[in-house]
Amino acid sequence: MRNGAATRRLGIMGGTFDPIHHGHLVAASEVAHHFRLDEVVFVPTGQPWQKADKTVTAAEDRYLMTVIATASNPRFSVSRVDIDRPGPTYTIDTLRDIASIYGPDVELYFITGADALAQILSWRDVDELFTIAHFVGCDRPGHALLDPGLPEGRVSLIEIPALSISSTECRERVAAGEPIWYLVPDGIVQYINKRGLYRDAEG
Ligand SMILES: Nc1ncnc2c1ncn2[C@@H]1O[C@H](COP(=O)(O)OP(=O)(O)OP(=O)(O)O)[C@@H](O)[C@H]1O
Ligand SMILES: O=C(O)c1ccc[n+]([C@@H]2O[C@H](COP(=O)([O-])O)[C@@H](O)[C@H]2O)c1
Repeated sequence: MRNGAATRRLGIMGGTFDPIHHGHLVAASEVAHHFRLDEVVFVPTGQPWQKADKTVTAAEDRYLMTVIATASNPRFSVSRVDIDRPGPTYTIDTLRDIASIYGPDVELYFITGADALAQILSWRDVDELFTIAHFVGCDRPGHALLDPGLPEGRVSLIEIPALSISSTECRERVAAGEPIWYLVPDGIVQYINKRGLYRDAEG
């Protein structure tokens, strides 16, 4: 608390969002409710270095899909910090950029699924990450929700209504001519059709 200003609680939902789906949206909504967050900022990755062996859709398409999917929720917003920063995307840079944009009177909560949390010790500057944000791991079908040895008090594991949806499955379904209605928001189905995305997806 500074000068009487109330501390705001800000969630950060980082992801490649290729495409964004209801698993992402439910995770953000559940964490927002659980921690009484004032806002959740969705941050599409620029160049996700741990997916360097995969083809990733153009950042502007992933950004626009994230805007479309979150537009109806007044507490959700989207940031371009990762897609506008050149080079590989590291969460340490995401957190520093968001902290400098939102100023000192915010507490940061970085939201991940169980699979991402399990990998976190391999992320750049992992020790510093925990000094900037609290980390929240959400369970996800097919991935055990385990604490891989993270600093006490800086990570919370929460159970959310399980949605067995992945971006990989959405891409594969589009490539196979199968529907993705209700796995993703309606506007995302329409955007994918309009732009002809994922028709030759490799998965
Ligand atoms: N169904 C889900 N339930 C809970 N968390 C999820 C779910 N899907 C993705 N997440 C989490 O959302 C974040 C962003 O995920 P990402 O954009 O890589 O989606 P993905 O579905 O895992 O994609 P892909 O299948 O291409 O790897 C990660 O922290 C991931 O663990
Ligand atoms: O900082 C890192 O080294 C790092 C390594 C892998 C993933 N991340 C972040 O984790 C979030 C989910 O990533 P992904 O690849 O599962 O979409 C996203 O915000 C990434 O930038 C971060």
